Amino acid sequence: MSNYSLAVLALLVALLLCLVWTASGFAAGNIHPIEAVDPIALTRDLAFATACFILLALATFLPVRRSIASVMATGSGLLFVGAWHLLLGNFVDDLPVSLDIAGAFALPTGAGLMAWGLFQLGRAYRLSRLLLGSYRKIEHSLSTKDQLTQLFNRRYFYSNCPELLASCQKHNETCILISFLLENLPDINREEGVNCGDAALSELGRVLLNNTRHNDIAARLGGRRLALFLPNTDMASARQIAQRILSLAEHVQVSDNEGVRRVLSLRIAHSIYESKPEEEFESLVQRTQAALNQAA
Ligand SMILES: Nc1nc2c(ncn2[C@@H]2O[C@H](COP(=O)(O)OP(=O)(O)OP(=O)(O)O)[C@@H](O)[C@H]2O)c(=O)[nH]1
Repeated sequence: MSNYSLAVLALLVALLLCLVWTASGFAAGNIHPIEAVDPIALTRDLAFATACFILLALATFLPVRRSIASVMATGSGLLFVGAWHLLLGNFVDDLPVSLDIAGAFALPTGAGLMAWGLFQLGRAYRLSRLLLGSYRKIEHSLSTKDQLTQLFNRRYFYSNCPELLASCQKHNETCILISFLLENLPDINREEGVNCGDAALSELGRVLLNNTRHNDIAARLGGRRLALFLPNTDMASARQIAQRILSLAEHVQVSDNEGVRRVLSLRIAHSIYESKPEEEFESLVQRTQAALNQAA
């Protein structure tokens, strides 16, 4: 049964119950003459019953998990029945004891169930916020990062670096682009297996990430081409960074297909270029890549 049909059924059951309640009240109790009805108490009880009915309608149609919706629908249904009982008391005296007991039981039980339902709703809301947050993080990571190396991907690199370069140029700062090519990756793949090749790439990525600042952009631009964009950096510091990365990545430890740890020697070609004033980012990339191709 769909949630919508359940909600309609719950409302119908509540209305039917009130009808039976009213009929048995009028049949068994003492009906007041109309002038004995207190208009203030009647208005108050009518307002309370209407509010409970609106609550019931809202609770039954609430687009939440069925278990929560049914607790809230039962709670607000009981509140409505209790409020109806109070309303009936304005017209009829000496209601049957069973109705009085049921009416007195309906209000606190309904309020308790509503409170429990609201508590569950709050928990579900917090959980869904948490899940949504982690989905967004995963989505962001998948769209901006290379999953093997955890470096930024090509798209992120080309969409963010030009802006960073322009902003540095505006403040007369120079930027550096270092390109790396893992020359012997095809040899590693062939001799040690593709898993070792993957591990070599991911180790090189790790070295890059561990040796960059927060606002540097380390990215994987191709199968075995990595790049490091360093905003507001001079050539001397860039050379030191490149040298540190090359020496740390010269020998890396990886696991082969059988899970045995082994040391791989990485042959890495690199090129470093400094941005010129007013130079486009594309031109800086071309100069660096051309030099890298010559070095390889
Ligand atoms: N294990 C592993 N090897 C890779 C991967 N990507 C590329 N390679 C190896 O690197 C070789 C070159 O791959 P390309 O994608 O052409 O590399 P590139 O960065 O564009 O560099 P070029 O050699 O200039 O084309 C491939 O033939 C593979 O042997 C990878 O994700 N894992």
